[in-house]
Amino acid sequence: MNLLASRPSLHMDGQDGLLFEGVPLQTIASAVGTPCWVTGAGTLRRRTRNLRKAFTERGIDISLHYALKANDHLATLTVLHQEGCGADVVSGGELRRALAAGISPSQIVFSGVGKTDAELMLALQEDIGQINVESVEELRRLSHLARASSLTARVALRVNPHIDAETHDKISTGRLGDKFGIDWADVPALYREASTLPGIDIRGLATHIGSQILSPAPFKAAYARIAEMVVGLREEGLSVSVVDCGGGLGVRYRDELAPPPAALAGAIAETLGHLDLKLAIEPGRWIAAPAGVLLASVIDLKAQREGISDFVIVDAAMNDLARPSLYGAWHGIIPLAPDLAYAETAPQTVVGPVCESSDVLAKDRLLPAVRTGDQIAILDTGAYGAVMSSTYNSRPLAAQVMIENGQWQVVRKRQRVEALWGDDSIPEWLDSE
Ligand SMILES: Cc1ncc(COP(=O)(O)O)c(C=O)c1O
Ligand SMILES: N[C@@H](CCCC[NH3+])C(=O)O
Repeated sequence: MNLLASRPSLHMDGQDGLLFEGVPLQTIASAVGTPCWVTGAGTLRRRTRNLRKAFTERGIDISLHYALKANDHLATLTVLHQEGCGADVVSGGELRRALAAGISPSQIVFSGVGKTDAELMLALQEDIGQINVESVEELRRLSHLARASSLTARVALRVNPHIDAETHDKISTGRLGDKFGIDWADVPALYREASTLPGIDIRGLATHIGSQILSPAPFKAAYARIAEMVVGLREEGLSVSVVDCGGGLGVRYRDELAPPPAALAGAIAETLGHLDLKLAIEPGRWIAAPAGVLLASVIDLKAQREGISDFVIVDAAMNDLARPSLYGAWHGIIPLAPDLAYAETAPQTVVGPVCESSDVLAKDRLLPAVRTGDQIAILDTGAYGAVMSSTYNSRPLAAQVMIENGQWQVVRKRQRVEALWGDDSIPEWLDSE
């Protein structure tokens, strides 16, 4: 499989090895050490522009609210803010981050199950663009908080349309039984209630049916349901001016036939395009995944009996990149040295040093015969990569680097190991001195 063919940001140079946006990754790995996340600002920009273009070409004016959860580094947010993106946030922390990156409150949408009173108050006080309410209780609580502080919340109701996004079970969000959104059958009654509640300025509807969606069909089905609801509510005389179509557009990690942004734009145009609405999407993965790689070094090799893949033990692990162990996700792996350095390939299993048998980054993968000390890139880790890291096994968070136009800079230092216990304290009664 030629991993480089469909990845315009990556090239193999006969001398410098693997290049990301023209920068030799060996240079970064050697200077910064591994594990190390690298984000390509050029890729973030190119993808954001391509996404927007797909909608403009369809004559649709779309607001892009980048889903911070995919990659919330301030440098990434700064690039996307420069590209005109607003933000979709799911916690008070993400809301503060978006503001810290200079994103205007009016361009921020707050989604998410289980917003606390403190988080709703923050959203009210910052006067953010929209709160996507996910339950009856949340709506009433928000009204109460808004009225008590003489503020008004611009609200959309997040609809659970009972549509199967046909993606991994753990990242589906729009089926009956998923915790997200309001059961679509209950939405009209709640919309009516919302239009009478003090402190609530009900604007419209939102939906998000899941992530890594690989077919336009579930998008179309969900948006058709929303469109029907918009028409029904308007027939009752209620005002519906906004539909937030959520995120979820999938990418090619291995050999998936991921739909192009034009397919998403088409699904939206067909179902909602004629309804005179302010339309928005909340893309995360599609923008960020191919804009990041995780660099790691081979610590050790462990040969296995005939018929079992040998182990390649690297210094990145499931605590850095959780996706393979959490979802069985597949990420491409390429050694950083020029191709010429390797004569053979063999099936190998790439694992990290964490004390869990699930700490497998790639199983039975046909890879060049790497040696101890060789460096590798784990591809398409720009979304749901660094953000999902933990410090399990007292492993400090990895360094992060951003590159653009041939320049590169460390944007987060490798965490100091002492910082891991820096906030611990020992109860007085144990402190014998
Ligand atoms: C409400 C909401 N919007 C947007 C996203 C971003 O999804 P994706 O990264 O698949 O585009 C998510 C995550 O699944 C989400 O929960
Ligand atoms: N963390 C998931 C995506 C979840 C999206 C949030 N609802 C992944 O890595 O694929």
